[in-house]
Amino acid sequence: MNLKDLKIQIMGSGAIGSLFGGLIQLSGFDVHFVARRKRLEVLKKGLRIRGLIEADLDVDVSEKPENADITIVAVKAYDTENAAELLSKVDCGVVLTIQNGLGNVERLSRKLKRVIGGVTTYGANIKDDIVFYAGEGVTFVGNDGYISEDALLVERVLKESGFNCYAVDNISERIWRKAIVNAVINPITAILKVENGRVLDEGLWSIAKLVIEEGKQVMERLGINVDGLEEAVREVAVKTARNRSSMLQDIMAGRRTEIDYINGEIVRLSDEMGISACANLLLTNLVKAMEEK
Ligand SMILES: NC(=O)C1=CN([C@@H]2O[C@H](COP(=O)(O)OP(=O)(O)OC[C@H]3O[C@@H](n4cnc5c(N)ncnc54)[C@H](O)[C@@H]3O)[C@@H](O)[C@H]2O)C=CC1
Ligand SMILES: CC(C)(CO)C(=O)C(=O)O
Repeated sequence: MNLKDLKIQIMGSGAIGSLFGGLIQLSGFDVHFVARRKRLEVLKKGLRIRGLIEADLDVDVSEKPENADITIVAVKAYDTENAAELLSKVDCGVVLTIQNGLGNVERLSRKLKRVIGGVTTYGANIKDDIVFYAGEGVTFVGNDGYISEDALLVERVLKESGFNCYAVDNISERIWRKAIVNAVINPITAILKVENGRVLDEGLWSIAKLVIEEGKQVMERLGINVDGLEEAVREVAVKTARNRSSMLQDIMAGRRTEIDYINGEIVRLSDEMGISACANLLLTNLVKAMEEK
């Protein structure tokens, strides 16, 4: 089968899903977008992308998923189980999650076959129904311990679509490392309503180190490499110093955050392991209190 004969599906056509689907469609693939509520009505009129590129596309969109060769899951972490249930009703092919947070691969794998993990640093947000392509990044896709044919296929499709994409054999380590970055930057910036760079302030960085240390303990119990973790967090804080984190944006917009699947998941796993995670627990409960406001 020719690569371009593959049907690609986007499960959750919000900011990052629409960006991925739009770029994949622009490169000539057949893409089906799954959306709901207002986003469904918007996409029925077309997908508009601005920022690093300008594109206006007519797209094939529906509320329910369809059969596909590759399905990219781009719902928020708290919608993963529901998305998995809907996808289990069709032949969704290879399932790639590009979500943030912990446990998405596991939750998808309970209902779906051929699930591969993914982590992306591409950036997009939606304003006035337009997808703003904010930043180019890198996307890693794969499994643990080996590089699967499915991961290589997804890598080919994303590279063909212009993405910096690499199939890897240590995707859990990469998902966890991003999760620790998010566990530090997202709640602190959301609570203080500050840009990412502020976490480097002396007092806040002392909190960051507690969060990282607690995350490290869980990762080590899971056999995941922790080398260079503090440096990785610091590097992202420097590189995205003027950004407003996604969690701050969610809080400012009155939206639910993914705290339960970032710091909250570290707390849950720590409890299971009998180790304390006080800093992560404090940040989790503070953000949840803000959500309930
Ligand atoms: N926006 C970004 O730049 C990046 C986002 N991520 C992660 O990707 C995930 C998605 O993030 P965003 O695109 O920003 O969120 P979003 O809220 O813009 O998009 C998620 C979309 O999924 C839809 N959805 C959820 N359940 C659905 C269902 N059952 N049927 C149809 N549509 C459904 C929602 O209605 C929403 O439109 C999150 O885990 C986020 O942390 C990761 C890297 C970058
Ligand atoms: C890396 C970081 C913190 C960039 O803002 C991010 O992924 C987010 O905001 O969710």
